[in-house]
Parts: sequence; structure tokens; C-alpha cells
Amino acid sequence: MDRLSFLIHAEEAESAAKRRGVSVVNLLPLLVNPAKPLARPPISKFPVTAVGLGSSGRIFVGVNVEFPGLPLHHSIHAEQFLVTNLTLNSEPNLRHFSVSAAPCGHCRQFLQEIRDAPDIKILITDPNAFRDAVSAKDAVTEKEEDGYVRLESILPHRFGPNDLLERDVPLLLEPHDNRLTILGVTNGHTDSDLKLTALAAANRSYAPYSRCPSGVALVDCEGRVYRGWYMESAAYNPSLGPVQAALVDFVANGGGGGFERIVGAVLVEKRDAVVRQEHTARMLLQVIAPKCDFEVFHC
Ligand SMILES: O=c1ccn([C@H]2C[C@H](O)[C@@H](CO)O2)c(=O)[nH]1
Ligand SMILES: [Zn+2]
Repeated sequence: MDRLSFLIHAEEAESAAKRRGVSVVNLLPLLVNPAKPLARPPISKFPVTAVGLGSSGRIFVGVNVEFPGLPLHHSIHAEQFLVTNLTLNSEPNLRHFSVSAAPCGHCRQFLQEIRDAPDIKILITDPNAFRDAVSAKDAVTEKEEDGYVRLESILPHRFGPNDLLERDVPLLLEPHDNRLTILGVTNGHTDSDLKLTALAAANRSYAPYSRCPSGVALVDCEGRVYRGWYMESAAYNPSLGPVQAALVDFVANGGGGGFERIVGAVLVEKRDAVVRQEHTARMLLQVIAPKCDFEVFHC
């Protein structure tokens, strides 16, 4: 590993752990600080990084992303970036991650969409994370091997998918096929590759609460394509929109350039959907990538 990237393959992770004489689980906190330059926090200047181990043995990195010119609630938290990175790479599960600062309530909530969420093990590297008396007492008694705590110990009495869905509904990291097909063009013309990429993304969207899946494909000035899909939260507000999800792909795989390099975008969503992304997506892209051509296709 010369330079830290957003995805580390299993063999590479094993050999990096071996070189340092630790297990792969114990390698995660050692990567939290080296990942900080990958964060994009121009507003807060407070980089947050989350490094997780997937069940395939691959390591994934998440960082916070802030957007000057937009309201704060459009920001992407490091933990949400991490989960998006996992799903974009078809990683079936997350059992351990290490994070630089205590995960906020919104992130603890978003993580509930993962199967067996209460058992996810979290190691917070910030030494002040447990400074509050009450949480310190609870967390220390519940601390497991190697300093990891279970998500349930930092979010007891959870509200989650079990409150709204049948138990057999596929959760966030589980495979989805929404079986959408495109009906027609709603405005202008577009590169059909981009349209098909956005459709494929919409078909992988996790929208069990609204049943309004959507996907976005982006293209940069060099013709490289990125994609992401809408992911819902049982608590609604922590849901992550399809543009943000595609921006995770752009940040992870776009070579480090700014968002103004994005020149084209396609959104695919259901016609007459009760939850629509079109207006938010257009506004978001207009602010961060003013040259971006935006098209919508309904299915
Ligand atoms: O759980 C958290 C809490 C905060 N942040 C980010 C959001 C924002 O970019 C910055 C300040 O809140 O830290 C995260 O990434 N995860
Ligand atoms: Zn958060």
C-alpha cells in the first residue's frame, strides 16, 4: 500500500496487517489517520474517516464530504460514505469499523439498515470519545476485545427496519433488483450509456419504505462514469440521495478532482413517485457542478 485508497483488496489487507504484526481487524484503526487527507471538509475543516472490514476481507474507507453553497444537511458523513462504498462494491456485510470521531446519532441510525446492525463492532480512535460520564461507564463495561464496542451499546432501544418491514425484506447491503425499465425520454437527448448506467443503479436502489427507487449516473470531463443509488433509512431523514451516492463513487474513483469536473448527469426514477429526487438532484448539481448537463428519465 503506497498511498491509501478507498478500497483495499483482501490479499493486500492481509499482507499490510502481517507487516505490522496485527490482525486485519486491528489494522483498521491504524488506517484512520492516514485516510484523513481523503476527506473533503471545506466548511468545518474537520476531517472524519471511517475504515471498515467487509465480510469478503476487503477494507473500505469512508470520509466526510461537505458542499459549500448548499445547506449543511446535504453533507455526506464518513460512516454513510463507508456504507455507500460497501454497497457500490457489492460487499455483503460489515462487522467491524474504526472511525476517527464518535459517530453522530444520524450515522448510528443509518447503520440500522444493515442486517444484524446491533452486533456491528466500532472502534472510535478519538481518545475523548467516551469523555461523557454516563456513556463512558456504559461503554467501558461493554467494551469488547481490542477496544471495539457493539453498535447496540452506543444506540440502545433502536428504531429500525424491524419496526416497519417484514423480516425477510432484503436490507441495505443485500442484493436488490427493482425490475425497472425506462418508459421514455423526459427532456433532451443523452448518451445512452449514461442512461443505462443510471437505470442499472436505480435497479439496485434500497427504497423499501417509499418504494420509490432511483439511481444517478455522472460523467466527468474525461468521460469517466460514476454511479450511485438512493438508500433509505427507517427513520426517513438519514436517507442518502442518489446524487450523494454517485458523488461517493466520484470521490472514491475520480482521481481527486473537484466536482466542477462533472459535466453530465442522468437521474432515473419512477414517474409519479411519491418520493421524487429530480428537484433536489438538479439543485445540488447546479451548485456543485455548474457546467453539468442534467437529464431525467422516468420508468
Ligand atoms: O458522525 C459523524 C459526525 C460528523 N461528521 C462530519 C460531518 C461534517 O462534515 C463534520 C462536522 O460535523 O463532521 C461525520 O462524518 N460523521
Ligand atoms: Zn454522522
